Amino acid sequence: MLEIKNLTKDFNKFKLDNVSFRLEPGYIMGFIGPNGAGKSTTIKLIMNLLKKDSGEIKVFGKDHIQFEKEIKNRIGFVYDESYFYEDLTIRQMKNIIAPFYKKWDEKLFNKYIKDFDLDLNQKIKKLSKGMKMKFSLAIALSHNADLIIMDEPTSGLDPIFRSEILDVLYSIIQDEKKSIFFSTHITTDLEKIADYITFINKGKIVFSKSKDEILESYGVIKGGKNLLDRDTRKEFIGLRETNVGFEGLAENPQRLKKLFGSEILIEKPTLEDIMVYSVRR
Ligand SMILES: Nc1ncnc2c1ncn2[C@@H]1O[C@H](COP(=O)(O)OP(=O)(O)OP(=O)(O)O)[C@@H](O)[C@H]1O
Repeated sequence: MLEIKNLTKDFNKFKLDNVSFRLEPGYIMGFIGPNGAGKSTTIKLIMNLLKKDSGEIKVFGKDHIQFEKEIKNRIGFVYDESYFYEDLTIRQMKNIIAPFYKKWDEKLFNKYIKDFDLDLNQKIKKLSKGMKMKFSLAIALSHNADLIIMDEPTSGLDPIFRSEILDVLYSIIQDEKKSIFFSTHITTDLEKIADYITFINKGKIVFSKSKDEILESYGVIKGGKNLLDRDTRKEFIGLRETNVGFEGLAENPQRLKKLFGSEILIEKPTLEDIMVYSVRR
């Protein structure tokens, strides 16, 4: 569905550096990383809203620029900033966008508008941030897209609606030919629905793996401070120390179990643990 190879974009102060990953049909991939890591830049490059310096981007196996029109007809896109005309109503804006899509489904759009509690006659400028996001989602989901690409689609949404959206996304990939790629800071959403996680930091991919593999290969280790010395510290990706003990993230926790025995406690990490410890070191 999506294949990115050695993608590079240099902004002088920031460089998206040799980014590579791929997404197969039927899966949801979450794209995580701290502020300014390069998530939006990557998404804009995929959508050809920015010009890449080098590398390859293929969507549905085809070059994303050469086959741009055909590809975009099959992509549902949600952007983190509103790109609608503020003075139009939801209906008027939809009337402009819909004809661009060969497979526009008016019935489905109206269903989403109803489910999302939106009013077709309301002006875009009168919508709250969350309502604008709901409108973006309704547009993105109403033309039978094969690939849905979203930049922070759940930001600004309350937990109840977020949970509804996750259900909608989950039902979309039940069709095993469709995939979803989205960036988010809400890692608990990904714990619920993502199959794959791509983690970017300072413009470089840290990993792009299945969620289960990631959660199994790391452990949060807790123990007394007496266990830490110059050598044992090197076993940890990141450490947090208090007066009495420490908590740290390590890859291959079984190795540490052998090293420290029953003196440590090993817990399963959350995606947030992995992100925070990896970034702060
Ligand atoms: N058009 C541009 N010109 C110059 N620098 C840019 C441009 N767009 C983005 N950047 C820089 O690229 C870096 C990555 O930005 P990007 O928006 O991709 O991060 P992000 O991971 O999406 O962050 P956030 O989580 O805060 O949305 C930042 O340092 C930003 O200042």
